[in-house]
Amino acid sequence: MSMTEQEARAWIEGCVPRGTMTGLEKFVAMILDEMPRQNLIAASTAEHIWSRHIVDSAQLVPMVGGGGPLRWIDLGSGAGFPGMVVALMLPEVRMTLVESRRKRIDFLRFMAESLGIADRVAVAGQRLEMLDSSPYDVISARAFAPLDRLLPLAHRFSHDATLWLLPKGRSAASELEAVTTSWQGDFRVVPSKTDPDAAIIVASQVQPQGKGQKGRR
Ligand SMILES: C[S@@+](CC[C@H](N)C(=O)[O-])C[C@H]1O[C@@H](n2cnc3c(N)ncnc32)[C@H](O)[C@@H]1O
Repeated sequence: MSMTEQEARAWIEGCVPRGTMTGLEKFVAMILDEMPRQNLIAASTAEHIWSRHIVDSAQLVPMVGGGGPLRWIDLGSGAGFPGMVVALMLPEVRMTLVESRRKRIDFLRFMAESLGIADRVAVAGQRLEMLDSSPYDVISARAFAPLDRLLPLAHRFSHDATLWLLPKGRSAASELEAVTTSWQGDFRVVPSKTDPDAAIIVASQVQPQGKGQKGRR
């Protein structure tokens, strides 16, 4: 069974300090307030925003392990899922949110300022294809592109130890199957906490088939 809103909030409250919860509440309020002006999340999911979007994003956080600073890039961030949620939860992360739609870019920048995290959240307001290559420790993408399109587009942002976190709904296994002849790496399908039918593709050492290890940058 899917998580209820109450369960979702309780799950988050159990894993973040009060100040972070306040930031997440403010983030939720800003998105709901913006909804009449732009369609940031499917209207049908607005009343389930904590389970469908906040926890669905936050569940990526324990997958990165604790420790030092991380360079993280979130592809096709939309309203900030999962990138802004992760940035609120992990102060050691330097987050780049890639988003191509003008209104969403402006809104992401406004939210980062309002939430007091603009010093470590950069909004790359352009198509991913136009962004200069740079290595990131974590690459996330939720509802952005199927794996066979995503990997060729995003591989130039990885290094040999990059962790890929790709929430995939119900299509995880079939998307993975579709890339087995063209890509190699350590790919795992992890069940989602928020939806029993959904899963997250967690990958590392991702390379085109037949290529050796890339150097660490
Ligand atoms: C379906 S939405 C998902 C948004 C968010 N990740 C989420 O899960 O709610 C996909 C987003 O990717 C953006 N997008 C699509 N193609 C893009 C590209 N080539 N470069 C940057 N952003 C892109 C769209 O504008 C849109 O906001």
